[in-house]
Amino acid sequence: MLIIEDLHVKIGDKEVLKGVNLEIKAGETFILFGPNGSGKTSLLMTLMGFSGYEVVKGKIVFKGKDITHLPTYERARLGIGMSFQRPPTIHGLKTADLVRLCARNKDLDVKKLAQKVNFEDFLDRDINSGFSGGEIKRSELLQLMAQKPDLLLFDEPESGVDLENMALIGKIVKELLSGNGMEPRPDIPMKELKKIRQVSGLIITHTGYILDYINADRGQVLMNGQLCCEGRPRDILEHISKFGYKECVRCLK
Ligand SMILES: Nc1ncnc2c1ncn2[C@@H]1O[C@H](COP(=O)(O)OP(=O)(O)OP(=O)(O)O)[C@@H](O)[C@H]1O
Repeated sequence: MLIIEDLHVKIGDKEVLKGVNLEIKAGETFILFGPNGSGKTSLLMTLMGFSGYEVVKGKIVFKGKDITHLPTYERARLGIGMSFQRPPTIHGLKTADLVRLCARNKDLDVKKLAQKVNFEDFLDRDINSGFSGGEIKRSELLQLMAQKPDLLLFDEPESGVDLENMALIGKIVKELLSGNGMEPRPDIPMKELKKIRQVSGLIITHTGYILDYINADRGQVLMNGQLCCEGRPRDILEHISKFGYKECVRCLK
């Protein structure tokens, strides 16, 4: 689904990614850990193709196509969607209109979709205008539910979310990763279900709360623009909780 090869990225004069190699297969969910400022958000922003993130070396291949220099809207059309840590406020653009734009479907029943994330009362408000931390996350999820991407990028889905809303957000993230609300299929064995699931995820987390709700396959730590310490996400989290990121620094040497 996604292949990143020797990716080097600069923001201005600063090299924030220094040779990232990563493959995420169809149906796989990958968890990205790392200390503040290590380049996690920059990686997601680069995958989405935002300006300011200059790829100076390496390439990004999505569904077999080299997307390294494609504009953001083309990446979104190909099936990449992102939930931002701090999305911008857009005055003059109603939430409902943005959700319709994400779906590329004027007839979408936005209200019905919004009910799934308790967001009906926000549809007439300008996007993110005065939204609380938890409301921003639910707005981001609503846009992704409309877009139905094949590769979901989540930048800290837990940040600013209370425990009750965390359960809702966890449930929706799980649904999106399982193929956007795919109906439960008790008739199909787990092993087979995994084979037909084609949605992939790349999730940044500091706290790991999201791991209580989803099936995460693999994880890695991003340290100073380089990936290291591959393992099971729970094991990585436990290790970081006990020892911090010291070991990862040694791992890179
Ligand atoms: N627009 C910018 N101009 C200059 N430096 C930037 C810019 N955006 C990011 N950086 C720098 O790039 C580095 C990586 O930032 P990034 O946001 O990717 O880190 P992160 O791992 O996501 O951190 P956090 O866990 O705190 O969210 C940081 O040192 C940051 O200050």
